[in-house]
Amino acid sequence: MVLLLFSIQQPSSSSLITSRLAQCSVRTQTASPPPQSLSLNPNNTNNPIPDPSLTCALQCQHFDSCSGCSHEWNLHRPLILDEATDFFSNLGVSNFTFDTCRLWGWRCRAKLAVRGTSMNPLIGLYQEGTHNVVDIPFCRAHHPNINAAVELLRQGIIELDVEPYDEDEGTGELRYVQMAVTTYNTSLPAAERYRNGKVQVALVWNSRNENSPSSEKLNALANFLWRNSGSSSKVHLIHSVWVNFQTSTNNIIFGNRWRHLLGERDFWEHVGGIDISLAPSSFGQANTRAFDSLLQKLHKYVPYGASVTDLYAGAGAIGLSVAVARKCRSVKCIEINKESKLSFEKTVSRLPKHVDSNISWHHADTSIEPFSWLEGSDVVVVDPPRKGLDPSLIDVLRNLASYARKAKASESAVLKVKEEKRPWILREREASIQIESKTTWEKSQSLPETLIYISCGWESFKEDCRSLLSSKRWHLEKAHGFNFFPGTESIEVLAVFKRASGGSVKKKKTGKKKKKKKSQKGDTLKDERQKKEPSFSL
Ligand SMILES: C[S@@+](CC[C@H](N)C(=O)[O-])C[C@H]1O[C@@H](n2cnc3c(N)ncnc32)[C@H](O)[C@@H]1O
Repeated sequence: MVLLLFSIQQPSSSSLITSRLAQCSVRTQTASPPPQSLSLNPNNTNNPIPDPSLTCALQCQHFDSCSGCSHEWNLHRPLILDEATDFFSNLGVSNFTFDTCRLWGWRCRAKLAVRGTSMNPLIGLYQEGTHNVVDIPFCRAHHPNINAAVELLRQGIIELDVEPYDEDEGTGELRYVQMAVTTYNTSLPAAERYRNGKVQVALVWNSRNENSPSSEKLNALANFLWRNSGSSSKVHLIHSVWVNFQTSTNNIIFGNRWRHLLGERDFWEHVGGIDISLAPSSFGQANTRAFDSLLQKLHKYVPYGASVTDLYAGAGAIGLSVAVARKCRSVKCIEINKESKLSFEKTVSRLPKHVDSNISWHHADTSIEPFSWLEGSDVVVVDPPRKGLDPSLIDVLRNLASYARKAKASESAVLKVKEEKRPWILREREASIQIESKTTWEKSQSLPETLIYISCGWESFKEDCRSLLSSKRWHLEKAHGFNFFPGTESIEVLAVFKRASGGSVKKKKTGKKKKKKKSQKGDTLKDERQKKEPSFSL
């Protein structure tokens, strides 16, 4: 049985197809020993322990031509791991852990270009440095059912004479396809769910809307997929079929117009202890299992009853799972992509009834007035795109106390919702979702004591981390790596920073004493809350 787990992060929509770097994160106890799963029976002398570089090899026939993976060997130990271990060790975190996660078949979400001809369609990624699409029918990173759905799509294109997109001419019908797998089917035993995942297919169609002359072919293709692998076919592979209409000549994959065509509209996955809904238009982590591991780890760093701000929140998977796991007093999610709002609302509708948090989702740009989102929070979680944190947010995090003083002194209009006049802020607030707690809370003026940074961009993370530490307002307490993107040079990092309450950060203590202090600190928040707010049931 393979015990390794990996996880990947999704590149931005415009760079995903050309990038050789997929985001990756791995988890192990320490960053060095080979995975347990590689050890064969030690009592059997005819069965030597294999070399992990071979047993953890990619063994993918597309490796030389495809840009998706950048290294073939030692998938359980991305090249960057040694550097990451040293980096954290130099900052006083000697127990950096790395979760190797699942090494093959981990990618549950893939965006693929469709090129070539209707007789010979190519469905895959660009060759490094070009816009030549490489067919990758046997991709080892894809969940096997993504490969199966791609083959079905290929048959449909050929049979129905669907014209793949021609970038030079701007002609053709099918530009891209996004395949997302849900592995959450409770009618199956848990052990069988992953391999029986169902695929949500989103076809990116080169027309403005469903009234274009090529719509007949689009419907025929959707029906072909559904007839052959929909819920009433012999092999049920397809969860649903969607279309995204896109005619722009730039590299952006999706346009703004989405339509659900066939199958179940709602797509559910189960991560971090909650059901999450993911529309094809909203951000979703590509490595579902690894993301789940990361969330389980992250929960432990959030004190019970905390107020949490989740910046770069997508559809709120992190914030909402924390709300449930840590019985949060409030969770505020901030996300720039308005398409994630519906998924957030659906996820909220399935939260356990006993959840008693103030929960909100705001369609807003984190880089604009970031302090306004942080005030009143005990914990801030940031999960930015690969480029890292917005400079304005870094600045606020480095100077939280002085921002708080300024806000108080001027009774900043930003903090007074009723008096807010700026149209862009008002628009953001209109778009927000607010679920009130049954308990009435006093407005908190607290500032975050804990910063949890989830990163898929190692280089930007290092820069942001140094910048935060050089302010002397934060110290790095823990760091974990996750193999989100095996076969690439990326890892996903979960780093926990603590804020100095007064002036600069005290020198970090080590050993047993520190441990005791930490757990006391974790309890302190809860205990203080209980004293101040006896009506809040933890
Ligand atoms: C790496 S994803 C993380 C999403 C989410 N935390 C999750 O795990 O599903 C980064 C998210 O940040 C959003 N984003 C990018 N720039 C932003 C900004 N300036 N303000 C708010 N959100 C932003 C993206 O739309 C994307 O959903």
